[in-house]
Amino acid sequence: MSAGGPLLDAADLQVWIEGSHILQGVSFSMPGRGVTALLGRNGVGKTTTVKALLGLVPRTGRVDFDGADITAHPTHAIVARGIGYVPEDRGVFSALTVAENLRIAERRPGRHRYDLVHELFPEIGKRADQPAGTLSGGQQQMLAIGRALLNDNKLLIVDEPTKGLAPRVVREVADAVARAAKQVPVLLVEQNLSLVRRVADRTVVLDAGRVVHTGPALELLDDADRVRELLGVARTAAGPGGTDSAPSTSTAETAEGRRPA
Ligand SMILES: Nc1ncnc2c1ncn2[C@@H]1O[C@H](COP(=O)(O)OP(=O)(O)OP(=O)(O)O)[C@@H](O)[C@H]1O
Repeated sequence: MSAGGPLLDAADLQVWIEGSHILQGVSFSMPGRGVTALLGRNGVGKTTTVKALLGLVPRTGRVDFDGADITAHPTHAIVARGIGYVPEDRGVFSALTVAENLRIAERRPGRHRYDLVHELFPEIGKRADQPAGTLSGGQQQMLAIGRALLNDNKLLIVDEPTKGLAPRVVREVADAVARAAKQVPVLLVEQNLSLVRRVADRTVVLDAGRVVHTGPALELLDDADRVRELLGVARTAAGPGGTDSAPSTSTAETAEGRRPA
């Protein structure tokens, strides 16, 4: 990273898909520590932003990572600079064992941090010989995050890790993200505001393919009116044991508030 500069800087990212202008000039930066949460209602362009950063979709604009302009680099060269990506569907190979899923992710040359993965996620070590398809959703998510930590990455990008998971499992995944974030900065796409509240330091909010808000996570989450305006959620801090139901097109906050430090 350039001294004092951001780890990641996206400037004026524009993406067209099938004639639709999906990203309309997304600009934001994130520092080289902590969790930056990329938020927004369904369909506003969060996953497309991640894909644009990684060069997975054609885009215009500019992406700088770790002090270098990576805009023109192919995806394999971008991730080789030190980005671990956990896609929305986790990308776990069901028919392979846990150990094989890790082995296949080894990027060479480089250190492979099995010690770290097993320390953070002991369950993954215990289940090394189990087919990944037989893991629970939460365990698969840990495997996916562990796999991204295996290589000596400078940034993890984790796309909606709690999608489709039960509330109890969401807590496990929140723990996993928090553990990972102690090792490496995380760009987290997430709809579950309880998880965001618990792990995120900063937020970047998208709406209709543009960044409409950036700032400290709690500053946004504690402002119910702003949350409603930007994310379409009625409540921002549910009581213990409760669940907020939000419209399917909005960002939902579930029962858990930020844990005491
Ligand atoms: N391959 C594609 N073909 C057509 N439209 C697409 C494609 N990928 C994305 N889109 C459209 O682009 C818009 C943004 O999608 P994107 O997945 O980036 O949103 P998102 O904010 O991540 O949504 P979600 O929270 O539902 O995952 C949506 O309207 C989506 O339908």
